[in-house]
Amino acid sequence: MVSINIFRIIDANLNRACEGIRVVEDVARFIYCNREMASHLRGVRHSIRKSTDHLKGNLLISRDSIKDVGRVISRSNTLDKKESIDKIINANFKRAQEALRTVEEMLKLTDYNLSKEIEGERFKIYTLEKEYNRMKRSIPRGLYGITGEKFAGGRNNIECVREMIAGGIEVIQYREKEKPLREKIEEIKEIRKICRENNVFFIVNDHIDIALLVEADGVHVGQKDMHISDVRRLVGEDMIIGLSTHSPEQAKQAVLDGADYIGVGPIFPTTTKDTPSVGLEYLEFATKNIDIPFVAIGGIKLHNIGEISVRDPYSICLVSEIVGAEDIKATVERIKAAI
Ligand SMILES: Cc1ncc(COP(=O)(O)OP(=O)(O)O)c(N)n1
Ligand SMILES: Cc1nc(C(=O)O)sc1CCOP(=O)(O)O
Ligand SMILES: [Mg+2]
Repeated sequence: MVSINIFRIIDANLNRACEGIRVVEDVARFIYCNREMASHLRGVRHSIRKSTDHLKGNLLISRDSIKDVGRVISRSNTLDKKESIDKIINANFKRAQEALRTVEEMLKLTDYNLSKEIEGERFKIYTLEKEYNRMKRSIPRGLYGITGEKFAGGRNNIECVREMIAGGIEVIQYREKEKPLREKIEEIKEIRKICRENNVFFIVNDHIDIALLVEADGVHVGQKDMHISDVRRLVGEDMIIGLSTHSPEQAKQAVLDGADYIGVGPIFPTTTKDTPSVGLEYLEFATKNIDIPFVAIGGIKLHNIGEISVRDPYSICLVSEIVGAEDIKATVERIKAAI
């Protein structure tokens, strides 16, 4: 009787684990179009089924879902209502992990080696959950604009942002070195609202605390700022973290450290920032070797943007060429047409 009930628990939890994995696998495949992630998940699901295949007979004999007292509970339960795909993913990763843990514990009574195998599969699911979160955290491709009143010919950052959005920009970063903090916070709150209303991705430069305060989509830090691993601890798993890099070594390290995207530059000489230009070779290195999103930046203008776009960066970022333009909206439109 006891052993039949153990197999019943194992049976129910193997099904639960595989169903949970199947849900995230299908989202990876059909929503995120990430074949690699879907295939890793499928691999774990198949290997769980394969390593427990010899238990099939016992599992079927023990199956008795009509008498399962949990069925009534789960039918009348509204706790599993979900309001976003992310919540569904998180819940199904947890479901798979918890179910595998139960299988593992029960197998300790009958097959210790198999219990260890299942433990291994559970750890794979933890790793895949981390990678999944990383996969979700990706900036939109396209044109990336940065604010800066100093270059804006008398217009304020909010006016510039409205114009950039009217021109169809995909990403906006708030970067403002000149203002008192309180003023910046008010401006950031307003720009955050405008970006949200217009479905434009919003990133805050330097200020991790303000990025958290306004629930920005991302935060951007430099080589001398807080380390990526510490930023991640502060901002949690959902916020994008961008890191400036100026050499292949810094780019490779940024990937290892868990940056979600990197700035690659300054490609051409610029007066917007006091960093020597690194040239197109570094952009070429990134195109060939860096498999996270990267943004080409630094000295990029309408007249040289062709040299950037032929090297196929994930995104292109211009500051003074956009906010310094007489007609920001028209300039954004021209740049977009050029890339
Ligand atoms: C997209 C992007 N790339 C690089 C930078 C520069 O960041 P950082 O090195 O921290 O310098 P400041 O911008 O803070 O002066 C960036 N902001 N955005
Ligand atoms: C803010 C910034 N960061 C850079 C980097 O390479 O890290 S270059 C840069 C300034 C880019 O401005 P513009 O488009 O006016 O040259
Ligand atoms: Mg910075």
